Amino acid sequence: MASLELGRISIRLYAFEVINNEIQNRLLPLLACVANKDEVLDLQDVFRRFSFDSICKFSFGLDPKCLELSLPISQFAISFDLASQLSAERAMNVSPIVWKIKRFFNIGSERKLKKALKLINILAQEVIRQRRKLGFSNHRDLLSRFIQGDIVNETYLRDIVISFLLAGRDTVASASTSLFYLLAKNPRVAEKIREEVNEVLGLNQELTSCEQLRDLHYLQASIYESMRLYPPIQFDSKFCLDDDFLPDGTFVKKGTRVTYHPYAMGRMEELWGVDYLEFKPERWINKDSVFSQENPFKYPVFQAGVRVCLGKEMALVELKSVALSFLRRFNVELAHSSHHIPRFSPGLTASFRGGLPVFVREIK
Ligand code: HEM
Repeated sequence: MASLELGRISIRLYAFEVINNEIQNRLLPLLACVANKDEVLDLQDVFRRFSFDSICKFSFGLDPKCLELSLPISQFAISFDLASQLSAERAMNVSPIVWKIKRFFNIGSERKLKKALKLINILAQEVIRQRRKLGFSNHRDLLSRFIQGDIVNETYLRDIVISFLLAGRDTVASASTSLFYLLAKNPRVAEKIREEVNEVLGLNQELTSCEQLRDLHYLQASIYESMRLYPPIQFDSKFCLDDDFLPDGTFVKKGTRVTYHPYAMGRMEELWGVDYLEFKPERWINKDSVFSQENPFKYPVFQAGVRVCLGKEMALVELKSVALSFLRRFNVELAHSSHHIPRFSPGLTASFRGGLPVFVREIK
């Protein structure tokens, strides 16, 4: 069902409209304001607010206005962050028995997780209630499409709300943050993106359609290259349903946890060559200057096979629209010294500990 809805052209056009409204009406004015005051800005926080607003508007037709920095960040977003952090900490326990005992006695981190999940469920139900109250006529968001279809089961709808927030918020924010971190360290790449954008859109011309994004091959290559080094989902596990064999003949017993690790795979010399640690979008461009896709089993940033990410195209629309609108008007400088090495926070998606403090400078 989700795959059918997300595959529709009308929903992609709606996503393009939502994202570009958020860029023009909130993101760019906010950046201009900070640039004029010469203030340090946590770009990771800005991208998380941006992607939360975008995914809520796109999925439910509701606007939490998180990017208006004067407003407190929504309780929904805070509970999501906490639940994501505590779930990731579960995985870091030496043995699952530790968190299972805590859950049984309802103590410590498990007590906090239970509370956060309860709040998420209540807020997700509130989203559905508000959507119903506002009515569905002329509403193009994903939830309206599901409700207008056959789905009436409340728990199912609630789970759709939560899944879409989980899938589409932190992933895009993480990808945008690492892209801008790498662009700040590699101004040559930022300049090449600007040149390509001016060539495709025309000097000082605004982005007007989704189709224009398809011709931005170097920008797409930069986004893929950045996610090779910093995949938003660094590793992911599945449990084997039945006894099975991996393609190389390794036997996997029923119930075994199998983990694939895009972060490690993106940094393997035998997969990417001796320059694997370099941020080099050119490795994705073929001799005809066109972006060339890698085998998803070599680059499983969006998963591969039947469980591949359903929001991939939408994520690319968001990442490209943000990057080009930002780079055409602003330069980014890291507020940390150039020797600073980013560290990650615990969470289901990758995020920089301490955020990404930067100076934003308007291009004259
Ligand atoms: C750069 C951004 C993104 C990345 C790197 C990413 C990555 C992934 C990965 C690795 C999975 C597989 C998870 C698993 O099997 O456990 C996945 C699944 C999924 N993603 Fe994304 N995602 C991104 C953005 C989005 C967006 C924006 C949406 C929605 C608008 C979305 C919707 C989904 C859905 C619905 C699934 C579940 C597919 C299924 O279970 O069959 N994703 N994504």
